[in-house]
Amino acid sequence: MLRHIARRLGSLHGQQIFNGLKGISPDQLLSKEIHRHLQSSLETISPISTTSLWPFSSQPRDFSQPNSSWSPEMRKVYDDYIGLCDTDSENGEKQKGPWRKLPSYNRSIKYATAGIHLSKLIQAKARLFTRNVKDQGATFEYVVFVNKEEKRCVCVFQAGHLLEGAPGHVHGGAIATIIDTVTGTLAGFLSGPIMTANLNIDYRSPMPLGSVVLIHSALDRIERKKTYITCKVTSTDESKLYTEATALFVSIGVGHLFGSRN
Ligand SMILES: CCCCCCCCCCCCCC(=O)SCCNC(=O)CCNC(=O)[C@H](O)C(C)(C)COP(=O)(O)OP(=O)(O)OC[C@H]1O[C@@H](n2cnc3c(N)ncnc32)[C@H](O)[C@@H]1OP(=O)(O)O
Repeated sequence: MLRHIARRLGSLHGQQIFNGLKGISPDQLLSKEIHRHLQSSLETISPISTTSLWPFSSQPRDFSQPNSSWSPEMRKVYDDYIGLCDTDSENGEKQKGPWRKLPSYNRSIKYATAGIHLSKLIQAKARLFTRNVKDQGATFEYVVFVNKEEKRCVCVFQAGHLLEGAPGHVHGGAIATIIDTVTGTLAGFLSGPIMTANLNIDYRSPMPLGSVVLIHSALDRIERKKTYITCKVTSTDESKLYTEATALFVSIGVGHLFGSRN
């Protein structure tokens, strides 16, 4: 399988990759190539680049675009952050903003390949946990904005009715899921391919179903392969604290997911 994917990546990038293949195992090649794609795809603000050389790829859908299930509060916070992202000025020049909106796909591997459908080769029916319910607004509606300079991100999250735990309130596991996703996205953005090694959560106040909350995540520190992230979940006006968390992500080579250690 790894050889097959490496060949696919090779055909994407032609001679350069084939030269790079000499003396490098498919594991190592994938690891480097996917890391490079991960960084470059995350550097790209929505919409994702359409310049893929892969003949069968299509534009991957960004699931964090506004939809009719978004409450006015969710839409307002989204618009406020969009206003802080890069904009086109009247004379057509790009003006840099401190924030950028990250796209959100329904397979994590699409981040690594900028939408190339390698995901069809690996568990074609698999879907990202947070994006596997088609009914808009029923589970996780969220959008992540990242501030590269400040090494932090903010997720605007609207918790749907299928996430119930305590009556009328969001399940602790669902809160853990979205925290893992947001802190993991920041860690991946900063450090490349990672996996969650540790997640500590303090639930401070119950979160009503339908709430719109902000998930603030920031880099604490990076030590060798370890990326430490802090996280705080608040109301949109930040007056109410719902949850606090810390997370540790460990950098992996792609071979790690196929049982080899690199
Ligand atoms: C931008 C993002 C794009 C992607 C977006 C997609 C959206 C979705 C995002 C979704 C995100 C969701 C993501 C998910 O949900 S990932 C799914 C949940 N996580 C897992 O299944 C991970 C399972 N565990 C493992 O695979 C390995 O144990 C890992 C990879 C974690 C470590 O591997 P390994 O064991 O081989 O590591 P090492 O020996 O090289 O050690 C390296 C260093 O790490 C330290 N260490 C290790 N473990 C721990 C620990 N538990 N506490 C404290 N420290 C720990 C260790 O002491 C050493 O430190 P030092 O000696 O250097 O000081």
